[in-house]
Amino acid sequence: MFIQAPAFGGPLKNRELHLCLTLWERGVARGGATAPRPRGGAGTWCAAPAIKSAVGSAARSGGGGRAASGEINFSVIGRYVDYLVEEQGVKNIFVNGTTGEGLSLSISERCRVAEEWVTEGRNKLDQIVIHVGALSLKESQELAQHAAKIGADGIAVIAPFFLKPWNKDVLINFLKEVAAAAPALPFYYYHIPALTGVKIRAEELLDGIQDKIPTFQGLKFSDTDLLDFGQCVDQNRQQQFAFLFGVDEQLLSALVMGATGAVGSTYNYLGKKTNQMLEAFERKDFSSALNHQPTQINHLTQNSIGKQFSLPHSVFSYRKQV
Ligand SMILES: CC(=O)N[C@H](C=O)[C@@H](O)[C@H](O)[C@H](O)CO
Ligand SMILES: CC(=O)C(=O)O
Repeated sequence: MFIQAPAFGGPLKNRELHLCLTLWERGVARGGATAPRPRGGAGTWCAAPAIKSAVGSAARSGGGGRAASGEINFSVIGRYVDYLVEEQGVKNIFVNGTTGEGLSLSISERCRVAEEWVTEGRNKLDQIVIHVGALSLKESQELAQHAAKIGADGIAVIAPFFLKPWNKDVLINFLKEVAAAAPALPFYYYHIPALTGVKIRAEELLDGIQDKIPTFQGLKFSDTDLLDFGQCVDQNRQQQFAFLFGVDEQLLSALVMGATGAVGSTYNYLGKKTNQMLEAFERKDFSSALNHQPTQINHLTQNSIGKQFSLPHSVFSYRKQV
C-alpha cells in the first residue's frame, strides 16, 4: 500500500497515498480536480507511487510468489489484487520496485509481472506504476515502452547504480532518455540512495527537471533525509508534482513536510492501519496519528533501516507479528 497525495499542500483527503506494493489513494476520484494531469498522456490519473512486487515479497515469505522451481507464480497476482483492495484498502500499485525485487528479475519476467498486474488490476485498481530502472539504458527503454504498450499509468526509474552518474546532469540525461521512450506516460524519479549509492540530492535533481523531462510527474523519495525532502516540496510548489514518501517508519514526519503520498512495502499488510494514521492526520489528531506510526517504527527500524534496507527480511519478519 502506499499513500500518495496528488495535490500539493492540500488537505490529506486530496493526497494520494501509495504503498509500496500497493498504491493507495484516499478520497481522490480518478480524474478528480485535484489529480495531477499527466503531461502528454491521455486521460487523467492520480499520482502513483510505485508498487512493489507482491511476487517478490511472497517469494521470501514462502507465500507462493515463486514456485518451487524458482519460477514466478503469476497465478497469485489476481488474488493478491483482491486482498489489497478488500482487506487493506489499497488501490494503487508500484510494480517491480524494491519490494518486488524488480532488479533481480529478468527482463521477460519483469514484463510478464507488469502485464499480470495491469490485467488483473483492470477495473479494480486505480493506478499501476511500473518501475523500469535498469543498468542498461536500452533495457530500461524497452521496459518503458512495454509499460506504455500494456497500458500502465506511469513509470518510475532509479539511478543506475554500478557505473554511477557522477553529477546531476549525467543522471538527468539517463532519466530523460528513458522517459522519452514512453512519452505519454507520467514519469517518476525513484530516489533511494542507500541502495543505489547515488547520493545526488533530490532537491538538486528537481531543479529545472521539467525542462529536460516534460513528462516528469513526481518523486518517490526513499531516504531519511527530511531536509532534502522538505526542500523538494518547498521549491516546487508551483509544479503540482507528486511527492511520494518511501520510508514508511517516517511517514508521519513526511506528511508534515508536505508529502502528497506514500509508497511502501509495509502497506501491503499495514494498509488499513496506515489509512487510520492518514485519517487522524487529516483531522489534525496528531496524537492518534503518532499512535499508529510507532507500531511500525518499533518493529521495522532495527531490521530495515538499521541494515541498510534489507527489506524483504524486515517486511516478513514483521508480518509474522501482525
Ligand atoms: C528500501 C525499501 O524497500 N524501502 C521501502 C520503500 O521504498 C520502504 O517501504 C521500506 O520497505 C519500509 O520503510 C520498511 O523499512
Ligand atoms: C517500497 C517501494 O517503494 C519499493 O518496493 O520500491
